[in-house]
Amino acid sequence: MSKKSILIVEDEFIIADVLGEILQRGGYEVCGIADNFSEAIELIEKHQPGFVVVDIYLKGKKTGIDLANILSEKNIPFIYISANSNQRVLEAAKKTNPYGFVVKPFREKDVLIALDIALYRYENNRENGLHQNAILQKKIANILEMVLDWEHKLMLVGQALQPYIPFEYMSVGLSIANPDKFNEIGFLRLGFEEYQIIGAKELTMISKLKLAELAALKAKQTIANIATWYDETELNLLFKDAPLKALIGRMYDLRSHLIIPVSINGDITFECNFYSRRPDAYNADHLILADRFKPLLQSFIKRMMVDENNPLDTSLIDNLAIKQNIPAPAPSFFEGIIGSSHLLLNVFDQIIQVAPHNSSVLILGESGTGKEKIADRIHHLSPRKLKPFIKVNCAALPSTLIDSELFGHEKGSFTGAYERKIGKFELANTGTIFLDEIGEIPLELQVKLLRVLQEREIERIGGRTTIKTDVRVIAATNRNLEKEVAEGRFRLDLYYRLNVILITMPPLRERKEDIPALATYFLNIYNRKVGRTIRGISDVVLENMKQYNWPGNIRELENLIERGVLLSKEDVLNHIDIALPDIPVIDQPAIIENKEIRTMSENERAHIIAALKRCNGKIWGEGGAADLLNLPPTTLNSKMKKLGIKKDYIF
Ligand SMILES: Nc1ncnc2c1ncn2[C@@H]1O[C@H](COP(=O)(O)OP(=O)(O)OP(=O)(O)O)[C@@H](O)[C@H]1O
Repeated sequence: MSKKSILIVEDEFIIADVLGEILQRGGYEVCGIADNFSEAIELIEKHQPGFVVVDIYLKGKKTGIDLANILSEKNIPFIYISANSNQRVLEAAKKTNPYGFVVKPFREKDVLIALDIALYRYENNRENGLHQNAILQKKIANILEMVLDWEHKLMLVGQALQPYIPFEYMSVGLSIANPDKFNEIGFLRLGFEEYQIIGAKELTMISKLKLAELAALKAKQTIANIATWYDETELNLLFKDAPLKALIGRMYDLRSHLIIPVSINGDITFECNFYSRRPDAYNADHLILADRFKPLLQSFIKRMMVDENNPLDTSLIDNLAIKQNIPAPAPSFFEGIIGSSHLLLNVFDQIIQVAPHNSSVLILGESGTGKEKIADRIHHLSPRKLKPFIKVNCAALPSTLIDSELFGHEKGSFTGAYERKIGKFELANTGTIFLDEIGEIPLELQVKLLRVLQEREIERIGGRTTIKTDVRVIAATNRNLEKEVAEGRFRLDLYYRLNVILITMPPLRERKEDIPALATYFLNIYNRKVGRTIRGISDVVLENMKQYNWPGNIRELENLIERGVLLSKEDVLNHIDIALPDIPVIDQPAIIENKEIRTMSENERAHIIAALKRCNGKIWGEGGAADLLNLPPTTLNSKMKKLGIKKDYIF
């Protein structure tokens, strides 16, 4: 990409002119100025700019956000320059993944720094992309060589794609409608590397429809010719024209979708479908990935189709044994990080994706959500794993000492500097430095840190030479850094430098399904530590924990279990010290045994049955189970159906 060629898309003539001058002074070449969407498209076709600077509001109906979507498809990097601070518009702009944002009125310096950072991030992403392709290509070649049936090979391909294209359900099938054949196979994610194969047979069992009925549903579906993504609202609309997708989507609570059509020899088209439980898991970046990965998928499917045992041939489906999931491998990658909620699995996927690279990582998340644990995993899964991993808690250092802690000092460089001190950056050389609570670093030091990141060299206090360093930086904070930037406490340029890869840790209240496993994990730890043999945690306690808001997240949960273990007089944890909102509690004598943790749906099932029993089977109205569980009766009914709870079970 030519750094020199930039297109300006700005409807205010004077601003466009000033911008043009600034860019030229900064060494860029302005290849054109457009004041509306269609002119911008024309100039893009004509000049193929290396970069676009775009305003949000343009002349005409279409906005800079519409243009950004086209730019993403064409893989042309862009930044926004806008005066608009309306939250809704900003949110929409953010979704297009710009490489930067400059707010009007701007200073020359702001624009040039933003561009510099944007170009750095773009190059970084591009390099990572090339690297990703090479890794994936190798993985797929290995899978093709494995002695495994095609369903499992396809499942492994899905698993290899997971870090780049997250999904809770993936399916591959012929997109050509054929009412007599059901040519589709799906994979439901159950754990980090654990999937269940949902072939035709399983789907008939789960949906209670016959093969022909499933095939007929599929035949009604429209065929996608190009890769497309759908957020929750769009997916609900798509479901109207895609009854098979709707059936699967509703069965597994899938809320966003990405289709990658792959054509073989120009005539047969396959659809690779990815679904997520997040309402907006996919964006324009996934279309770029789709483009990049298509040749790999193509060669895989080609190889599969020439084998007469491929799973998409219906004549074979009835002979297939019902295949359950491949046993999950030992969780060595994420040992000690407990949980299998889709939010945590998404974080694992990101870690696998980013660990091999040198890019800086910024981890955001509330206190106690496991940011340090994640930083540790990134280091230990990276090629630097045998090199130092140096942790610095920026909040714990007095501001007068941070400088010397990070960069070191020479003997006699200030009063009290009796010895030379090697700073953390130097100690971390060839390894990783983890800057925890980065939001607490004073402004003056932020400049120095920026320089280290940019120039990869440090200077000890009082030193006369610069020292080259090769350190990967992982930073974390529980502060809202965007707000810190907006309020002038954190440098925008440093924020963008750190934020090459962003990982957001979900708070515990958003992944309550992980609570039983976490609680049992800590119970075992503290049993061992204090020599107790508490067998398990009562359902009441678990239920209370799910109702609780967890401001201190996992650290708070750990502390509570520790205290519970110390104070409990019985062999089951029947009480922990949390202040609950005023909600009804279902008392149940059953306990969760240490070794056999019930699945989420088993828990949910037991909980609903207990509520129904308490209400003598009444669902609707006052005193009914729906009321007690604080659920709409229709939701309770459908949950009962899904979990196979019949009223006759209750009495
Ligand atoms: N998924 C998990 N499984 C098991 N233990 C966890 C998990 N996540 C966090 N922990 C534990 O919870 C505690 C808090 O985690 P950690 O220090 O990584 O959080 P943090 O987000 O860095 O917190 P802070 O912002 O306060 O520094 C630690 O004892 C850690 O081992």
